[in-house]
Amino acid sequence: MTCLTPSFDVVVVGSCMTDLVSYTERLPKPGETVRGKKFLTGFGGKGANQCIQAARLGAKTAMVCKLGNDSFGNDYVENFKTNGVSTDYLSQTEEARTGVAPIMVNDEGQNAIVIVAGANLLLNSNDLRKASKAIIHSKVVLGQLEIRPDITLEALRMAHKNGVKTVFNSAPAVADLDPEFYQVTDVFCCNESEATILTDIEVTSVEDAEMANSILLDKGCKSVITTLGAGGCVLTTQENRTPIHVPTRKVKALDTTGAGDSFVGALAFYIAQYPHLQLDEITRRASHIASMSVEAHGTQGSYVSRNNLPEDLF
Ligand SMILES: Nc1ncnc2c1ncn2[C@@H]1O[C@H](COP(=O)(O)OP(=O)(O)OP(=O)(O)O)[C@@H](O)[C@H]1O
Ligand SMILES: [K+]
Repeated sequence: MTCLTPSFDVVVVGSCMTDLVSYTERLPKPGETVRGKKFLTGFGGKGANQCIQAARLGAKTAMVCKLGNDSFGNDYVENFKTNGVSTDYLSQTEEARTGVAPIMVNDEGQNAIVIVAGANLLLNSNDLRKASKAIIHSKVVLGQLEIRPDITLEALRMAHKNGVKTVFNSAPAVADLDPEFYQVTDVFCCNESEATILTDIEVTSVEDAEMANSILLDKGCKSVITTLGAGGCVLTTQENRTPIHVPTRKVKALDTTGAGDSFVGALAFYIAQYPHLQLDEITRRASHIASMSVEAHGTQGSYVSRNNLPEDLF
């Protein structure tokens, strides 16, 4: 039997969640039942979102994740296959249900969300060992914090030790991030609230982000990107400590859900497929891709594919 070494552009070690969205006139009070107007399900989870965006741009991707052995899990496997993401390093467990996010949205657009991470928290070192060949032979390994942080760290460490580029998205925000994350990360990516929690600088402007980036660089990562929504993002690298503000496109914002994940997924795609492109140009292109997700409703449903994009982005 021949044993081919897997070679992926981007391996994502991260989360999958099924969004369960109910639209109601108003949110129920404790103990109250209200009638909903509409219900829909969506594929979510930061890890999976980022992987799907990278795949839609043309990256050869694999997802290292844990789903429940239930209908949501089965549907998620199909979603990965439809998007051309390798499911060779994905497993389904009887020990917990697939991660879910029941979301209620009222007429004013306010929401109430419960996240039950479920099977995501059962992804373990043994799963990483089974995926180790894919991880160490890939171009980029991408992690976030919706699974056990020690597992994300172990995956990034494994990649870093083997010369694989690492991208870390420090979301959702945690105050007590293990300092080793900075040591094993090539591109550290956070949004305003994560930068605020990690640096104690209230980040709301380009200037704040410049200061926060400098603090994060001092912790040891090679480069830092702080995203600022419609304000674009700020990039700072060890090689060039002068911050670069990368503005984004002016768009008619329809739904900003998932923009951060679109940005990170696009970033990983460009780093993998265009290793010689300057990071500021990569950031500019990823920002362009993310801004397009804001022009459409939903999360993964709003992520553009390569064939719908101008050639000068490739
Ligand atoms: N209103 C907008 N107009 C244009 N581009 C946007 C807008 N919102 C977000 N973007 C693009 O998406 C990138 C990431 O957005 P943002 O900083 O809001 O991430 P986030 O807070 O992680 O998002 P979310 O949690 O909503 O997914 C921005 O750097 C920008 O390129
Ligand atoms: K969207």
